[in-house]
Amino acid sequence: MPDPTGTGEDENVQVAVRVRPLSADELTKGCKPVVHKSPDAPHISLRDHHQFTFDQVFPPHTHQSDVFTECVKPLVDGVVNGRNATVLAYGQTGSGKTYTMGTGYGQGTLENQGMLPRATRYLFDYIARAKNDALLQGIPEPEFRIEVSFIELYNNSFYDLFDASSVDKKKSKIKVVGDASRGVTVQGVVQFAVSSPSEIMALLDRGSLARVTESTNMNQFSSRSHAIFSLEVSHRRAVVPEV
Ligand SMILES: Nc1ncnc2c1ncn2[C@@H]1O[C@H](COP(=O)(O)OP(=O)(O)OP(=O)(O)O)[C@@H](O)[C@H]1O
Repeated sequence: MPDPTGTGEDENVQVAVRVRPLSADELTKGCKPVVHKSPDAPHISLRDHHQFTFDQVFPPHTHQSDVFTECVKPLVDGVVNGRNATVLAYGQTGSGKTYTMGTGYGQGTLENQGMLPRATRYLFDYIARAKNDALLQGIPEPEFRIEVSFIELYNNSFYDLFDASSVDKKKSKIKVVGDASRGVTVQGVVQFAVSSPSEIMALLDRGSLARVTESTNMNQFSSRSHAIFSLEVSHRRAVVPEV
């Protein structure tokens, strides 16, 4: 994410707060908002007593497109240039994680689409532009390979949401390996190569459905369950022959 404070510090970890609007049910019950954004600073105040500062604050009724442009688009720009990025949604149940991330089953309207569908569209538009630019310049097309995996962290173990037997029987085939050069990596995860945003969304639905089915068996989503959807982008730039 770019440096929003203008201090010149480009921090690796940035925290944005998004305040969701009160639901129709909450309004009917007479609930009142207790979280307010300061007009000219990334602060929120809680019941007008406590003030907290974040890198970004998005008040209720912020459009999904604005959250994407400010928080996620710069990360995708980094990914296509070889950097790693993670977008993590954290909050109590019903606070809007699924809505913001766009990781629920079924995607809703284009305007309401969350971060993941937007990131995949942006990624494939970038690839199409890069290939078109190469064509116009008469140079070989760059190659991109995108692989998708979807795992669940539950009770300190990882389960593969693309592997039904792992999810059903809660048997993990995934190993977490620490390596001095690559850091911590997970091994034994099913990965699918994809070539369009719709394939990615179909895989998201497939894994989300496995998770929903499993949570129905457990009667509810557990707060100990965290879903991690990953896109691995490998990029080989075209070798331009010397003239
Ligand atoms: N910014 C928003 N604008 C409009 N509606 C929202 C917004 N954020 C959340 N909602 C609505 O609030 C409800 C709860 O949101 P959501 O399901 O995303 O919460 P959650 O944090 O994922 O909950 P859980 O942890 O229980 O899965 C949903 O009906 C969702 O559509």
